[in-house]
Amino acid sequence: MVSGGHTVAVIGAGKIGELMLSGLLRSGWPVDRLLATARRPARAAELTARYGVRVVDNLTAVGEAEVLAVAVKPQDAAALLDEIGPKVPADKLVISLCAGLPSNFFSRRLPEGTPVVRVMTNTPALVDQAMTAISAGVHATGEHLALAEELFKPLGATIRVPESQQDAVTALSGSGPAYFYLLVEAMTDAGILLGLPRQVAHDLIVQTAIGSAVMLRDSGEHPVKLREAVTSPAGTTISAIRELENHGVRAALLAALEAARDRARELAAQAE
Ligand SMILES: NC(=O)C1=CN([C@@H]2O[C@H](COP(=O)(O)OP(=O)(O)OC[C@H]3O[C@@H](n4cnc5c(N)ncnc54)[C@H](OP(=O)(O)O)[C@@H]3O)[C@@H](O)[C@H]2O)C=CC1
Ligand SMILES: O=C(O)[C@@H]1CCC=N1
Repeated sequence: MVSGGHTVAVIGAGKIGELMLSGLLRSGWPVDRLLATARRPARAAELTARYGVRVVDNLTAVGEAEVLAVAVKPQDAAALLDEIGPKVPADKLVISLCAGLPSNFFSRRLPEGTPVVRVMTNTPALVDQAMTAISAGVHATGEHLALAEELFKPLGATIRVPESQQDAVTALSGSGPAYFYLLVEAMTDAGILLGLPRQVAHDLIVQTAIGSAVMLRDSGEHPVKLREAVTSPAGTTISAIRELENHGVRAALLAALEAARDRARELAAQAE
């Protein structure tokens, strides 16, 4: 497969599919080498109006595109594959963005030999700051992985992981933005409890989150060391940390991520 010369179809362009379309367009991917599919005519019209992208039916996408990026909900994947599976020529690359579904869920419903790459990205793709984990699925070669990387690199960072780690990745970075947003929301409320105006509390915590994230990324320091530098003896921070530990924040995160991982497995079982 020659890099750069092919057409990518986003099958089921909802939230994540739209992030992929818009990210590729921002990176200079030609709009005439993108296709999208949608279930509702209103959604199709919206995508064309927003991006100038051609929205076609699923079988047209299968016929015209070399890369099929499947971005429907896991619950809709079996019905989609009932429709398109037998019609996908085996030289196409199928990229699944679906949480939980193993690559063999797809390969069992596609012609023998069709390469499948499993990807888990996240919503900061909207600002080119996604974390995308890419795994070789059934029949995928190094060339297919490189092509998937080329498609997701403009959206942020990419990493290759064994497919067996994808449910854990989903729990950590796929769902991860939601945990941070919840934390920001709760900390904003805490600021309000302490008497700050909502907007001031919001601005303080957003910039604190950005500063902390950039330090984590750029300082090369372990998070424990960064936290210790904030935590003065008999100071304010340790009083707060005692409360976080008393309320089991670490244990809550361990349990939360286990629950997300288990839900990914459940989605796969239910999708069958
Ligand atoms: N949201 C997130 O943060 C992340 C999501 N994912 C994964 O990405 C996938 C999509 O999630 P998300 O974008 O949030 O979901 P959405 O519901 O926003 O998008 C899915 C889209 O697929 C459309 N669709 C469903 N069936 C068909 C079909 N047969 N033909 C054409 N279009 C179809 C839906 O249409 P309709 O509008 O009619 O429902 C919808 O627009 C999921 O598998 C999810 O696990 C992965 C990482 C992060
Ligand atoms: O909540 C979900 O199922 C999807 C997958 C990862 C993020 N959102």
